[in-house]
Amino acid sequence: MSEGGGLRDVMSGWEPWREELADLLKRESVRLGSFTLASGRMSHYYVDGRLATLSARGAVLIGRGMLEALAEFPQVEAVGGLTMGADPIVGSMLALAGEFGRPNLIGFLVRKETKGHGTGRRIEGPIRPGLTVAIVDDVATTGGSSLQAIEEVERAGCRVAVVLAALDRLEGAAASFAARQLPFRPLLTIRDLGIEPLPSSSYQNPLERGYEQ
Ligand SMILES: O=P(O)(O)OC[C@H]1O[C@H](OP(=O)(O)OP(=O)(O)O)[C@H](O)[C@@H]1O
Ligand SMILES: O=C(O)c1cc(=O)[nH]c(=O)[nH]1
Repeated sequence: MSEGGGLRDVMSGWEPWREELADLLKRESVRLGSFTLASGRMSHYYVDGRLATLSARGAVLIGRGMLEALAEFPQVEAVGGLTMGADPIVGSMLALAGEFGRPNLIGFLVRKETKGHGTGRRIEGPIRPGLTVAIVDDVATTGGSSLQAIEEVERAGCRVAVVLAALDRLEGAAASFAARQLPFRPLLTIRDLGIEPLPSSSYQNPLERGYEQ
């Protein structure tokens, strides 16, 4: 199933920072080859988001883009996500938050497993029950990583208002979040990098497609 066009088609304004971020990801992060993804799928390309989120310019572009996207969600009090895609993004958002009228924004990071010593926590940071939060990630493919973070913060008594990603590969994440009535705001889609998304037939198994065995 196709998930629509590039953001250029659907967003009213194509700001210069968006162009710069697309260029940065194309230049620094895109790798061609054969890759196994977090979901177990295979892909002929990979976008190494860390090469952007861990550069000074990329941190500013993504932090700023995500804070701009958050303007639609003034109720959000905290930003966080699953380590480690979320880690540098949360840091850059917090560093820039004051410039976006959110001086009290807090961050959190969800571990893949509960820490086995010390505080024994799965979620790190000054998060508390009752907060409204945004979930962030560098790349969204199936959305499974953000869903793990969502489940943990909901278990901790928080409410998720929106999911943000620097890049949507257009392979199902939007549908996963929509199924939970969660708004999803990617800064860019894979089409904005000049790459066509993988056809769903290349990654769905026969049972998922509803075929008889
Ligand atoms: O939408 P999904 O199907 O979940 O795929 C996207 C996830 O994959 C990458 O993380 P990865 O699992 O490689 O782990 P890491 O952050 O620990 O490197 C990326 O940072 C996203 O979190
Ligand atoms: O699906 C993934 O695991 C994935 C894809 C991709 O392009 N980049 C990434 O960091 N993770």
